[in-house]
Amino acid sequence: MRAFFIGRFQPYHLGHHEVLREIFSEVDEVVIGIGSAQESHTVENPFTAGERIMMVDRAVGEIKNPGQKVYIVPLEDVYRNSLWVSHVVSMTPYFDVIYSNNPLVIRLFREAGFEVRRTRMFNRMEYHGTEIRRRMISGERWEDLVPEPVVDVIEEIDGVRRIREIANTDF
Ligand SMILES: Nc1ncnc2c1ncn2[C@@H]1O[C@H](COP(=O)(O)OP(=O)(O)OP(=O)(O)O)[C@@H](O)[C@H]1O
Ligand SMILES: NC(=O)c1ccc[n+]([C@@H]2O[C@H](COP(=O)(O)O)[C@@H](O)[C@H]2O)c1
Repeated sequence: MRAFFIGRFQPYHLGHHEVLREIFSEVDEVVIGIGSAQESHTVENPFTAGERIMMVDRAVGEIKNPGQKVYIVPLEDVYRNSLWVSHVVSMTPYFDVIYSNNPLVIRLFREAGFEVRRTRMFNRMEYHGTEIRRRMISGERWEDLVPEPVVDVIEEIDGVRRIREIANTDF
């Protein structure tokens, strides 16, 4: 069975990691959508689709068996929600079931006739993209909230300096 899970992953954090660990315990293959792929270099969306692919690709090795398959697909937004599921389907390998906790994603896929399974939230106070980006900007410790390979990617791309410069607080 192949599942679909989408997020913006700005950045990929331990909440996403725990959700995907559960998904990999239930299915053989997962299609991971990198949502809002056109966005980068803003405080809300600092990282490019390519950078987010690197984060997800390196991190999922920790939570899946070698025999399990992951497809990582960047997905740009389309500014017409009624067409979005068709857009996703046209860009991804076939999948049987969606996992999500996002009300709009759940609604759109259910209306299109897909089976949708709700995901649990893990330590939402800290495993939260908005909180992690806030800590990066304010110089607080954020590294414990993401898988280690994600720390490496963010260091490689000098990501903290980028988000601080964008937020205009680095001086
Ligand atoms: N701590 C968490 N535990 C479980 N699921 C999570 C957690 N944080 C986010 N998710 C889920 O992961 C999916 C993708 O979320 P997303 O990439 O927007 O992360 P986020 O932490 O909500 O980021 P942001 O604060 O930037 O919106 C959503 O369905 C969201 O509900
Ligand atoms: N019309 C659209 O383009 C549309 C609709 C629903 C979700 N999405 C995207 O799906 C992703 C959902 O992930 P989040 O839970 O991280 O918000 C986002 O990137 C969001 O922009 C896009």
